[in-house]
Amino acid sequence: DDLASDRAALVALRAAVRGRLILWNLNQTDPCSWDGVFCNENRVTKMRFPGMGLSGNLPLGLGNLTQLQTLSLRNLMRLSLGDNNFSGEISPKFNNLTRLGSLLLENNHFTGSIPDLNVPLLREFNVSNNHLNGSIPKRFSQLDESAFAGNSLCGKPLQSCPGTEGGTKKLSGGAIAGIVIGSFFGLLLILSIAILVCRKMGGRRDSNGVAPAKHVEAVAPRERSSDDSGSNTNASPSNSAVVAAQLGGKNSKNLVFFGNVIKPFDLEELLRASAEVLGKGTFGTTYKATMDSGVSVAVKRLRDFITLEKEFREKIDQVGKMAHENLVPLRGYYFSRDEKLLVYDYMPNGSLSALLHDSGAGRTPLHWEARSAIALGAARGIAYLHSHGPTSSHGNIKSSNILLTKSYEARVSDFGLAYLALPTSTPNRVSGYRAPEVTDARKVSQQADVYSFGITLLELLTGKAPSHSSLNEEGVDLPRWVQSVVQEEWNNEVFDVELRKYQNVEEEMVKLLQLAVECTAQFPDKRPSMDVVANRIQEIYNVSIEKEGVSQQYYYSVPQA
Ligand SMILES: Nc1ncnc2c1ncn2[C@@H]1O[C@H](COP(=O)(O)OP(=O)(O)OP(=O)(O)O)[C@@H](O)[C@H]1O
Repeated sequence: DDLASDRAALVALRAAVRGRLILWNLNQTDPCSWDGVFCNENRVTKMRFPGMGLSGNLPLGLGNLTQLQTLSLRNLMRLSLGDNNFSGEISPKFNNLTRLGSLLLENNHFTGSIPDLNVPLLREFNVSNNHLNGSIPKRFSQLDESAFAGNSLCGKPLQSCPGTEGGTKKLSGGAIAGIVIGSFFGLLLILSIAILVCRKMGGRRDSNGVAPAKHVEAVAPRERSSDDSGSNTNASPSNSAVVAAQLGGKNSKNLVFFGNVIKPFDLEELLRASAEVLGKGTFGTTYKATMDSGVSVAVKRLRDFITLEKEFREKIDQVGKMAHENLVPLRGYYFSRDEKLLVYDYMPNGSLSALLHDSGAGRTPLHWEARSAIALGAARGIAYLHSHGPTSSHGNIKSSNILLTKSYEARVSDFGLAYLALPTSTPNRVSGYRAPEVTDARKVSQQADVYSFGITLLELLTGKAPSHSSLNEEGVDLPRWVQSVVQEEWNNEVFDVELRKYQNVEEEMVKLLQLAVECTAQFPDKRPSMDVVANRIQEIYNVSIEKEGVSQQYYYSVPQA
C-alpha cells in the first residue's frame, strides 16, 4: 500500500543520501517522525534536506539501489536537496514521483544533462550551480533563467543551443545565396525609398534625426484604446499591436536594455507583438506583449512622467540596477519626447491583489503556506531595496504591486517609479496603504514603506481590501478594523475564512498579525525596520512549514489534476 511503498522508498533515499545501503526494520521506523520528512495522514508529502552536507549519488534510482527503483514516493510533493554535495546524474526516475510539485537540487555536483521529466504538477524546479550540460528540456523553458544558472546549459530560458533555431544554425549554400540576393534588392529598395522621402521632405529631418517611415510600417490598425477611458483591469486580447498603434508615426529612438536581459529584442519586434491590456495604474497602462518568438513581456506605458531625458534616464538606470529574486526585473525602457515605455518580465500569475479579491470560477483559494511564503518573498524584496541607503525606498507598496511567478513566488514591482511621477499623477487611489505622515506621494520614507507593507500583510491575513484600494472602493480601514475585532474577546474571525481551518498554525498566523499591527503603528519610529520584518516572517514561515504537512498539499495553489 501507499505507506509501505513510501517507507521503503524513504529507506532507499536515506541509504542513498548516506552513500550506503542500510536495512531498516520498517515496522520499527516511522519515517514521518524523521527530521525533514513531512506527512499527511501517514503519507510522505514533503522532504527537506537542504544544506545538510549530504553526499553520494542522486537518490531514487541510481547505483546499488536498482532493486528499489520501482518504488516511488507517490505522495511526495516537495523535495528539497539544495546546498548538499550530491553527485551523479539526475535520474529520469523522478517521473515516478507523480505528485511532485517542487524539486530543488541547486548547489550540488550533479553532472550530465537534465532528463526530460514528465511530472505534470512540477511547478518549481531549480538545478542552478551544478555541473550540468546539454539543452534544457522544453517543458522548463518558461522557468526563470536563475533556475539553471551556474551550469553549461543552453536553450530557453537561456541562450539558444548551437545548431538549433535561433542559434548558430548552419545554412545551406542555396539559402545563403538567397539571403545575399534578397538583401541586395532589399537594400536597393530601401535606398530608393529613402532618396524619394528625402527629396519630398526637402532634406528636413525630425528632431531626433530619425525618419519615421520605418515605424509607420510596423503600425497595426489603431484599436480603440482603453487607456483614455476609465480603469480597465480586464485583459482584453487583441490581434493588433496596441503598443505599435500608440507609437506609430511618432519620433522614436530605440529600446535600451539593462545588462541582465535574457534575450534582447528590438523595438520593431515589440511593435509587431500582439498585446493585451493588463490594467491601468497610477503611472500609466500596462500591456502584456507577446512577440513572434513567443516571449512575453509586460510593457508599462507611462503617463505624466518627467520629460527631461537626462533625469529620466539617470533615475531609470538606478531602477534597472536593482536585482533580487523577489523583485520584478526592469529589463529595459524606451524614451522619446512623447512616449515612455518600461519593459518588465511578464509575471504569469498576476498580482496578489487579484488572487485575494478577484472572483471567478477558476479561482483557487490561497492557503496558509502560500500566503506566508508570499509575505516572506515580498518582505525580502523590499528589504533589499532598503539596503541601498536610507533614502532608497519603494514608494508604492500594495497588493497589486506584489506579482507572482509561475510557481507563485512573490516579486515586488513598480519600485522607484513614485519619484519619477509628476505631481498630477500622485496616487490618491492608494491612500488605504499610505502612512499617515506621508503628504507628498513622491517622498515616501522607508518607514512609510513599512506601514504600507503592514497594510498589505493585514490584507493577506484578513482577505479584506483596504479603503480606496484600486479594486475595492468600499474597502475598510484595516488597522482600525483589526484592532476592533481583536480587542473584543479573541476569536479567529479576524482571519480570512480560508485560513480559519489551519488550526495547527494559528499561533503563527497570530504572530504575523501582530507583526502587521506593529508595522502599521501611527508613529514612524515605532515601526520595525524592513530587515527585522523579513527576519520575523522567516521565523514564522520556518515554524509553520515544520508544523504543517496538512496544508502543504496546497502550497502551489494550483488546481489539482
Ligand atoms: N510585470 C507584470 N507581469 C504581469 N502583470 C503585470 C505586470 N505588471 C503589472 N501587471 C498587471 O497589470 C495591472 C496594472 O499594473 P500597474 O502597475 O500599471 O497598475 P497598479 O499596480 O494597479 O497601480 P500602480 O500604477 O499604482 O502601481 C496590475 O494589476 C498587474 O496585475
